[in-house]
Parts: sequence; structure tokens; C-alpha cells
Amino acid sequence: MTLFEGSAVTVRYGAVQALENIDIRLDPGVVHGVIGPNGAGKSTFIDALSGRKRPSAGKVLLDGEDITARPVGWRRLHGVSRSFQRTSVFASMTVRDQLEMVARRTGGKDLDDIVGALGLGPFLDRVCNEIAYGTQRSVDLALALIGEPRVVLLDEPCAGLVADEAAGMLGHIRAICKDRDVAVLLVEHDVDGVFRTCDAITVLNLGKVLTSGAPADVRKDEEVVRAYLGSAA
Ligand SMILES: Nc1ncnc2c1ncn2[C@@H]1O[C@H](COP(=O)(O)OP(=O)(O)OP(=O)(O)O)[C@@H](O)[C@H]1O
Repeated sequence: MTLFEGSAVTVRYGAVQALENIDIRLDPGVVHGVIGPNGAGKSTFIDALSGRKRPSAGKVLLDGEDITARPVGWRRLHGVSRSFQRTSVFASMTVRDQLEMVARRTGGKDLDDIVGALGLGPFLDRVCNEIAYGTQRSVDLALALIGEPRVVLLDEPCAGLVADEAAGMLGHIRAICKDRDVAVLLVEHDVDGVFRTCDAITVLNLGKVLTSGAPADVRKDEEVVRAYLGSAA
């Protein structure tokens, strides 16, 4: 059985059809990238899968159970977490207080492991608005990982990072996916980074799937090259 599945997910904002019949399957230990031009529907897709936005049609399934009507908090406590495009850290709290707050809520006993894996130990007693932006993004990722989620939906975790930081972040994400057998959905604009990091890639364009499959096949897909990758492919 598929761990987590979006089936024919459709989202309309009034007259705007942001997503039309999108299918995705997320499996443990697999990083699944979602790429596409601005406005393709990537953030809307994460919102629909995470419970922030109720799909107009279609279903979201966890372990085969229909969780489409379950709210965000229920999903988080049942192993589905997400991060946001903009950093969601509380500026005036210390890194430790933030992480512990989420650990208490989710019952997470894995805080020390996550802090170690992301190299956050030296920053635990620093206030978030005093640490570098790249470290704040690592705190964001840590917040999504607390509580041993089985499914992690990441909305542009590399936004605003310089190339080296982005490469480090993507390396952490892949390692955590493999080490913890987590199903990861990665929305990211850094196309080369996505191709290096992901085991499978879905390309969205104007709310529809252009193609989905192994990175090498997606890179060769003529429609994707024409609509999105262009000469970068
Ligand atoms: N709250 C909203 N109300 C109306 N339309 C919206 C809303 N949010 C998104 N849209 C529209 O839905 C479509 C998909 O937007 P979405 O933000 O999901 O795309 P995206 O691929 O994440 O884009 P980006 O890469 O710029 O973040 C766009 O046409 C957008 O204008």
C-alpha cells in the first residue's frame, strides 16, 4: 500500500483552476521533487496535501485512509508535516525554545538527533532573529522533522540560500530521507539541485502534470524541455 497519496487533487480559487486532477504517490525513503514555473501550482499542491487548503475535488490518502477532511493539526500528529516557503521561525525565541515547543506538542523524542544531523547544536541558545538566514532555514527544517513524521512536505527549503548553503540543505534532506525512511516531497526552484537530490520528479505547469518519473527520463521529456527547462536541460 502507498504510504501517502494525492489522487486527482483539484483546487480552484474562484475562476482560477490552480490544480487539475493531480496524482502523486510518496513512498518511504524516496525524495519526490515537484518543479514547475511560477504559478504552476506547487505551493497550492503542498497546501492541499498538508490540509491547509481543502481540495475542490480529489482525495488525500495516508496508509490508504482518506484523510482529505482531516485538519492540519491532525495530520501533523499522525505523521504528515510540512515546511513553508518563507521561514516560519519565531524571531524572538531561542532555537532551543522553539524546537522544544514543537517537540512537546508532537511528543517527539528525537530532538537531539535532529539537532545533531542539522548541525544546530551551537545555535540552541541563540535568538532566531540573531542567527544567519541559512541557519534559520535549518531551524525550519528541524521544526518539520520533530516527532518522527513519516511524510515531510517541503516548500522551497532553499529559498534565499546561496549556492553552497542550498547544496548543504539538499544534502541534509536526502540523508534524512534515507536514514529515517521518510517520504519527502520537495518543491524547489533550484532545478539542478532537484535533479541531483530527487529519486522521482513531477513537473507541473499551469496546474497540470506535464510529466512524472525518474529524473533522467524527466530531463529528456520534450514537452518539459519546451515548456520549462529550455536550454538549461
Ligand atoms: N489565494 C489565492 N487566491 C487566488 N488565486 C490563487 C491563490 N493562491 C494561488 N493562486 C493562483 O493559483 C495558481 C497557482 O499558484 P501557486 O502559488 O500554487 O503556484 P507556485 O507554483 O507555487 O508558484 P511560485 O513558484 O511562484 O511559488 C496561480 O495562478 C496563482 O495565482
